[in-house]
Amino acid sequence: MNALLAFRSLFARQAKGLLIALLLSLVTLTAGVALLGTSGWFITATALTTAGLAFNLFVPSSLVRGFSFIRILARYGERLSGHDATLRLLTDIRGWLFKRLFPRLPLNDRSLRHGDLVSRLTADVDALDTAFLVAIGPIAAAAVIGIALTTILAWLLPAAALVYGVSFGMAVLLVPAGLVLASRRVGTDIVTRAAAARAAVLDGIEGHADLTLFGALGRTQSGFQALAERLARARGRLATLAAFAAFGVQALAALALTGSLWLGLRAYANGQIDGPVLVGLLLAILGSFEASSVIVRSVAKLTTAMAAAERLNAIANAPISIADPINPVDLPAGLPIAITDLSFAYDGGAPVLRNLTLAIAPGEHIAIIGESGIGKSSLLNLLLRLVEPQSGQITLGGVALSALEQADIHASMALLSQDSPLFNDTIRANLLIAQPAASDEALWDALDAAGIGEFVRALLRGLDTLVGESGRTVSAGQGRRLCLARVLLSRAPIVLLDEPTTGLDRPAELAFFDTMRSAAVGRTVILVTHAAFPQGTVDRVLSMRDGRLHAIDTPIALEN
Ligand SMILES: Nc1ncnc2c1ncn2[C@@H]1O[C@H](COP(=O)(O)OP(=O)(O)OP(=O)(O)O)[C@@H](O)[C@H]1O
Repeated sequence: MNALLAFRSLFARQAKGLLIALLLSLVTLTAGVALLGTSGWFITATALTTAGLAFNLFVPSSLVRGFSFIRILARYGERLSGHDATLRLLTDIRGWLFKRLFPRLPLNDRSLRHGDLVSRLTADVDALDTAFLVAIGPIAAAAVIGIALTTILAWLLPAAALVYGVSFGMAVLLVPAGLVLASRRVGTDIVTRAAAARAAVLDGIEGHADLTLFGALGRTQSGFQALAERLARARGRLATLAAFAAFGVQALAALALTGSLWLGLRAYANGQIDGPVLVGLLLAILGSFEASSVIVRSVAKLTTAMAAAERLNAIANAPISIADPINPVDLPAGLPIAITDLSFAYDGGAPVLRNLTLAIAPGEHIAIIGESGIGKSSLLNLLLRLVEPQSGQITLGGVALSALEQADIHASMALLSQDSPLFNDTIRANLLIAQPAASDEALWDALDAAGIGEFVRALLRGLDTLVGESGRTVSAGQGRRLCLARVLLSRAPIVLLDEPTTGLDRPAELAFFDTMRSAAVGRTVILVTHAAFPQGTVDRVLSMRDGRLHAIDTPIALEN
């Protein structure tokens, strides 16, 4: 429950809508109970009238119509305001979660899968709507109805007030509380198993081609089948617990009704209550239990909402990877990079960089080469302050990265990483990410510089061609060049290129090195590559070895 309480400020923002929904659900329930009560009273009184008693038919018949009309309108209003407030609440929760998630990426929890994260951001957030709509609201409304009817009984049929009050109280408070306690574990199981099943589907879709080729599709399918069965078993357990609780509520309703009937008949025999009033009260008692059976169905979902809330809190409260300084320094003009005595290792891993020192002048183009896994990409991550060094420092324009706002650091650098993504949108939209106000002319220049202009010109819809999810409709090399065009379009004074020519054939690779020099004139370029590049491509070549950078005087060995 504490996990749900963590969202109280977001619930409070929608307090007005949720309160209106609560009031209207109260009106609906009251009208329902009053409708049954009045009908019972009315029908009995009418029957007695035919036995010779005088009875005014007009008032009860108009009350019956009035209550049913109020019930319909109030139910409609309750659904409208309840759903409206809940949808707004979900929007707020998603916005809040995204805001908290980004500074925490990459999350330290390595066991967290992509599919699981997606599950948290979608299904787990959705599960929270049940917290109010189907659990808290109905319980509150039922509690008010129970208190009101107990008070009326205490006035008209005091003998039955206790048996009704206790039975109803147990039905709306004790049974749901017991159900929550009993289903706590199964609620968690449902949420985690559903997330595992979703993650398995995503993994299966992503790796479908490889799984088919390696003949592993059958094993994957049976793995998924096993996950689905475990999920179904957990859901079955919850349904069984909910059925027991529903049985408990029905038994309490029967107890309240028979007890009140027995005590009511004794009061009637003693002339302490009118027959029509007694029948009306008995039907009202029956009607009030309608509220409690809704609660059991809803509370069964509350445990999944609680488990979902815990999973959301786990990512929302994960430690921030790298925090901005409290009093950041403004980014100076002209951005020389100075790296001094930098040492770095990933959590508990072997040292990757050891006392690395490097100075890069503004506008200088350097290339860093070295064996796979030696630490080249890690150095770029340190420059972007995506990870922190254990010792030593990096300054940008003479200011330590830790004294700058991350947004400023990132605005001053454009990165083409090994896994730069293409988004499921048009080529234009993918490029405009780098410079939202760029003209078509600038887009074409960037595409030409990246050696992909001709290909895009030949497309039927040109810049408005959709590239599909992860650039599915273009080849790996074309996708890479589109990402490169995006980097070239950015106005960042420092350009970081991590294996920019992956996926390009040799002529395209050479053309790229040729255009890079002119396209990035005036900007600092740090090129990380395994590819052989012609002499004159960069001003300096450095080789990474033993965690340090070593100057290479003549990069002739690289020429093909
Ligand atoms: N997120 C990470 N967590 C732990 N270790 C990592 C992580 N990323 C990289 N490493 C390790 O750090 C070392 C340096 O990796 P890095 O990616 O910087 O090498 P690289 O020189 O860029 O390699 P390549 O040329 O293959 O891209 C490798 O041993 C790698 O296994």
